[in-house]
Amino acid sequence: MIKPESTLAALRRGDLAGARRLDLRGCGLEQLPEEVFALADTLEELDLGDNRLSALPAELPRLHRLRVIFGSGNPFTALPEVLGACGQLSMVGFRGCRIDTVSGAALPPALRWLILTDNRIAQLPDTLAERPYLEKLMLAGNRLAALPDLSASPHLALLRLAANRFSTVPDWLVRHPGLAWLALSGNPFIHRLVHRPSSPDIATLSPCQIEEDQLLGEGASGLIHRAWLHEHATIPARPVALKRFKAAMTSDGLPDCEQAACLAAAGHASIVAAEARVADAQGRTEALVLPLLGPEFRPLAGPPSLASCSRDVYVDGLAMPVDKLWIILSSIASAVAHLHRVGLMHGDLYAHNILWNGEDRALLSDFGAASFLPEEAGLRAGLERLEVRAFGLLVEELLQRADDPTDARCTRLAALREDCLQPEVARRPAFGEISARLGPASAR
Ligand SMILES: Nc1ncnc2c1ncn2[C@@H]1O[C@H](COP(=O)(O)OP(=O)(O)OP(=O)(O)O)[C@@H](O)[C@H]1O
Repeated sequence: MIKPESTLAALRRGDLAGARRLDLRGCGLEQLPEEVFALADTLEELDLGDNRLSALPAELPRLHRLRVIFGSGNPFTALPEVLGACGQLSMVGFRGCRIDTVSGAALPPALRWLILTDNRIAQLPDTLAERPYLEKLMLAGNRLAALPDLSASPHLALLRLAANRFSTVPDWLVRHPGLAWLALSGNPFIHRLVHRPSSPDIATLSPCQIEEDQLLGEGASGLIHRAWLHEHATIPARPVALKRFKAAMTSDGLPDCEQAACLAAAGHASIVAAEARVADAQGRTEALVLPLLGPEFRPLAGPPSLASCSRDVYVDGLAMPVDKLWIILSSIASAVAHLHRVGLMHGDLYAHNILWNGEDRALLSDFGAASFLPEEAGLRAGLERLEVRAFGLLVEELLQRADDPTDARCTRLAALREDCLQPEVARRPAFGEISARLGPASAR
């Protein structure tokens, strides 16, 4: 996309004829500029984020090629109904507005990806179930206590319900054959569990034991610094990573829920979780100490694109030796089995959250979408088996990239993939069984 500040002037001069994408973020707009309609025969992606819009014009469907629209950070109080009249529109992102009203008329027929994170929505229309392409539904940070029954939405794969008002899990969820990525933290039924004490093995440090060094990176949920940890006066300080969580809502949920999950997940060699917590004088967690990872650890894939929607994007032409992909899958299966044992689901089990050193270690990271599992055994087993589908898709993706598909181990992995992707959720194997079938990471 061309940068917004100059884009608006160029649009007004008529210089953007033929544009397929238009980025008008942060231009102070109170209404859609009329000149946008001059691009009607080409425009496919329109970003109107961070303006002062509270409505969209009735002529919007004149943009007959429009596939993607972002209206995030504008003072809309209703999802504009005119969106529903845009025949090609498949991706709608209105995050952080003040939306409390979503009518059935506002949902375009080709809707595939709907982002309504961080609004004030208490109810969604039942017609959401009549959007057959719906694949990704991001609703964290709203006021929802119920959802329309989406059990017959055949493509629904990713659902974010964190930080809402659910007092129970919608019962169709654990029967949905295609759902693989689910975030539930920060809801009343799960809230009490979020505050369960962290693993007793987690040390609590005082701020004076940590010496913060350079910034390593920033994610949606926090800032990561390199730091020196002074454990004992007699032992030299050692380098670690220090994560300070932000307060703001992410698309997956609340950072303090991520922090709680990061503490509870500790204790497995293939998981990037807290080694210790840094607490203030009142005992409140200020930051988490994580293992410091070297630059050799790279994500196994890139996150989904606008086109791939719920599926990761791999480097073109990637071909992996079967013994290496076996190491990755056995490490990750063992890591998720550990999470489920301690009462957590990851919720975002994707190749882009697996850090791989290219040799012998694969690490599961990012607890932003993690949820504590409810105690009720049937529900818990159902939720665990939704995550099994995510693993089945990972097996499928890696099998497609095996450098020798005739290797006998690929046949075993294909059988595992089929078991994990069974449409009947209850018949899928649990992660304990999957991990046993793959064996320890070192066994090839
Ligand atoms: N344990 C670590 N050791 C070394 N560097 C790290 C570590 N954790 C994170 N980083 C660096 O900080 C960056 C941000 O990490 P973080 O896990 O917060 O976010 P992310 O996964 O990149 O994005 P998001 O949370 O938005 O999905 C990473 O891209 C990486 O460069």
